[in-house]
Amino acid sequence: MSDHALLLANLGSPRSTSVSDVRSYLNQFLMDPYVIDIPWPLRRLLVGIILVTRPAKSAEAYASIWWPEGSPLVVISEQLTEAVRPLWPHGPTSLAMRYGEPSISTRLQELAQQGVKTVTFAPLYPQFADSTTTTAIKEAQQCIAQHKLAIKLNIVAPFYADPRYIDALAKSAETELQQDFDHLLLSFHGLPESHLKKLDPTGSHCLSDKSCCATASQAVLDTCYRAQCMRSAELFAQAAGLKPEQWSVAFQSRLGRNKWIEPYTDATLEELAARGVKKLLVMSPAFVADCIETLEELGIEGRAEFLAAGGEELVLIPCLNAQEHWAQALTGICESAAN
Ligand SMILES: C=CC1=C(C)c2cc3[nH]c(cc4nc(cc5[nH]c(cc1n2)c(C)c5CCC(=O)O)C(CCC(=O)O)=C4C)c(C)c3C=C
Ligand SMILES: [Fe+2]
Ligand SMILES: [Fe+2]
Repeated sequence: MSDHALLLANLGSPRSTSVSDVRSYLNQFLMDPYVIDIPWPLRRLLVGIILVTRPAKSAEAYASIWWPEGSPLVVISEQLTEAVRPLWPHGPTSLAMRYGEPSISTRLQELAQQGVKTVTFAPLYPQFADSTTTTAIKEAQQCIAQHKLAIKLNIVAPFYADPRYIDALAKSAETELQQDFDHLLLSFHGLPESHLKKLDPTGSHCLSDKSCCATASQAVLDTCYRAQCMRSAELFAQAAGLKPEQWSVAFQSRLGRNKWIEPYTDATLEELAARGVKKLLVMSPAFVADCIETLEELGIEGRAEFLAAGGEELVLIPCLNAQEHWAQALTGICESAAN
């Protein structure tokens, strides 16, 4: 059978680090109603305001981590696709980006032209959020409907607790965890609190108290990004043999003035340094590929904050990226969704 494709989907990056390319990327990203979930006129106004100063600031940040081949997120996602291709025996393996190029629509149309009948679609986000998972799936479904493509879509569900993902994380951190260190911070991408509350099936559980994620029912866990992050973190710590006092979780990358899920990474970095942590390991299990959020926000800004607060060394553990063991684990996860 060669008509069953695997389509990996990641977030996407600007085409270049020019302010105008970053502006059009941010415009497409932030005008997505799953990302800024307010009525169109208000979203247009708010994004217009963000686009006055943010593109120049973000362009500078992108320039500080950009590679000669392009955006790290895109280059690494391409390398991962190359690593997965020989492991997927059912048909072509391809890569799409939710924002920027190559778009989900372009890739699905190419696959249809090649005679593909089934696409296993894998959003590369371990933990579920409307602003990542849902928007990628809706985009794929809308493209199939709009272009009347004769394609059946299998969706790979968020794999936050899948032992293959957890073991891959543990393996990727093995070398650093064998060295001496004072603490490991698991820094996940943040989310506005309102995004959690909106999806809470009970209407009252999420953020009701400090232990809401630990006491989440399966129904809450199914849609709660924060609870899924906490679950991934606990499973990882178990797999890596860490004691509870050796690690903690924080959330990074806030945008705007609304409250985002806590604790915040920047404040946590300062607290850890103040508590006497000298050598800090930092890992980002929400990102399968290194990107501006890991390389710049943690590796440059975060490191500077930690050192300024009295820390001595911050070691950034690379994301799963295109490591062979991760390519095998991911292919297994996709195979399970395909059957
Ligand atoms: C890992 C999951 C992610 C969630 C959840 C998420 C939510 C989310 N993000 C923004 C705003 C921005 N995110 C940006 C970059 C970015 N975000 C993710 C992943 C998640 N985002 C990744 C992998 C990246 C890196 C992209 C790259 O090119 O390297 C940016 C752009 C960079 C910047 O200007 O800071 C913005 C903006 C919101 C508002 C949001 C939830 C509502
Ligand atoms: Fe983001
Ligand atoms: Fe919670």
